[in-house]
Amino acid sequence: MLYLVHMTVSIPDNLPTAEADRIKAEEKAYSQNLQKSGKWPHLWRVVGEYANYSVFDVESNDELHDLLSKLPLFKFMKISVTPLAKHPSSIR
Ligand SMILES: O=C(O)C[C@H]1C=CC(=O)O1
Repeated sequence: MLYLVHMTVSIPDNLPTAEADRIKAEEKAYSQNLQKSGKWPHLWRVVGEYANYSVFDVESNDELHDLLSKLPLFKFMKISVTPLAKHPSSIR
């Protein structure tokens, strides 16, 4: 099942820089593992924002929720999820 996911990150100003950097490094490793596994096939930066559009390819709503809720930056994110279905005119 494919899902379009929009993530916006808002790290509080009072979070120490070293702590923010540590969480961002964890986030990078976590996301790169999921990309290598094929579960996170697209990750695109939104120009001019600390936000991304991603496509996840997972088995269920529950699996997606599990993966998203384990993002190291999860507590600093607003996330919206759009389930995707095959378009009848798509040639792929
Ligand atoms: O930077 C972001 O958009 C947030 C998050 C998503 C992947 C990652 O490495 O960080």
